[in-house]
Amino acid sequence: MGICRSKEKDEVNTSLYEEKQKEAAEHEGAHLPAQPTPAWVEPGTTTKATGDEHAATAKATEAVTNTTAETTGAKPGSAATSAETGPSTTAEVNGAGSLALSGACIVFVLGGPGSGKGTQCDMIVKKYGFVHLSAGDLLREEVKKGTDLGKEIEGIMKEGNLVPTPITVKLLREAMEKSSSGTFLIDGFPREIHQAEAFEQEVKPPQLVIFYDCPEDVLLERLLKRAKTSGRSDDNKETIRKRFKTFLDCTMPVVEHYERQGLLVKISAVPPPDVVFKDTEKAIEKACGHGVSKEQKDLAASYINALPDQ
Ligand SMILES: Nc1ncnc2c1ncn2[C@@H]1O[C@H](COP(=O)(O)OP(=O)(O)O)[C@@H](O)[C@H]1O
Ligand SMILES: O=c1ccn([C@@H]2O[C@H](COP(=O)(O)OP(=O)(O)O)[C@@H](O)[C@H]2O)c(=O)[nH]1
Repeated sequence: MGICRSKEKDEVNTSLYEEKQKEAAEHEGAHLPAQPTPAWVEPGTTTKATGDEHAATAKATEAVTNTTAETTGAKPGSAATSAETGPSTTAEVNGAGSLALSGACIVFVLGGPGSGKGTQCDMIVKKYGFVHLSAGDLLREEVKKGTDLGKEIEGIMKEGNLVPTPITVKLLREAMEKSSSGTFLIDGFPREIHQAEAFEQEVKPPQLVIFYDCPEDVLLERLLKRAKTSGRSDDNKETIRKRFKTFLDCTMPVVEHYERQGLLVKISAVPPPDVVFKDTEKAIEKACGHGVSKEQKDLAASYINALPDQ
């Protein structure tokens, strides 16, 4: 389990961040925006940080906090406003977002690297009009920005490790709150149990968890083929091996967790994409009641949008 990010490792971020905030206030009279306390952190909980990994984690989390505070215009009731006004309950952190997301249909899409999560999500979007949020894509967008945070994330991804939970959950929640849709495919997340807990507390539990099951030799072949065109720095043999290990050690427990809850649908990802999609369709329609076409949904949404504000 050494490579998984424990809840404690992510708590370290919070305590280090708080120390920095105090320091800045004392020495510069400056005020760093308060870090939104992850929902699982008990008030007063501190964990002593040791080692480079903790330091890197703290730096990465601090960077996302600062970046977000700089770039997010705080709207009344938004997560940013709540974060700035001090310790926040889950409801406060969610703000208007939680209300908007309370009726959302959320589907987690899990599977080993290269199992076809992105491919199936594209097909689901085409047929049903879900909003597709790939945690990996959101992280890669941060990397592209070339910020300090992006550089930290890049280093973690190149090693096939997991980015600290507060960063990923924040990116996902913000993307969801920006969207006017009520149906979301959360692709490649949660990658470990405490990410699932954090997301469920800060947003809401999923209606369905799809797991694309595929043996490693098939995954490796697909990823090496994808490497020729993907331009992804983690699509190389060495990192792929590490990603497989991270998947087995950290993500398989998530799959088992949702299986025990009766939310999991396991689909073989070995057949061609259109065959895999037949099983995907059944799972989606059963869990989210999406027997309607994208056109019908768009039409319904246009009626709702045309309603006058209350
Ligand atoms: N069912 C399938 N059979 C064969 N190749 C597939 C299948 N699904 C996806 N692929 C290919 O495998 C690679 C990985 O798929 P992708 O959707 O990117 O996986 P993931 O998002 O899980 O990493 C891509 O090159 C894709 O075209
Ligand atoms: O919730 C997430 C999702 C992705 N990643 C990182 O992003 C990489 C690529 O993930 P993605 O889902 O894009 O691709 P996959 O590995 O499934 O092909 C992973 O190896 C992790 O380093 C992460 O840290 N947390």
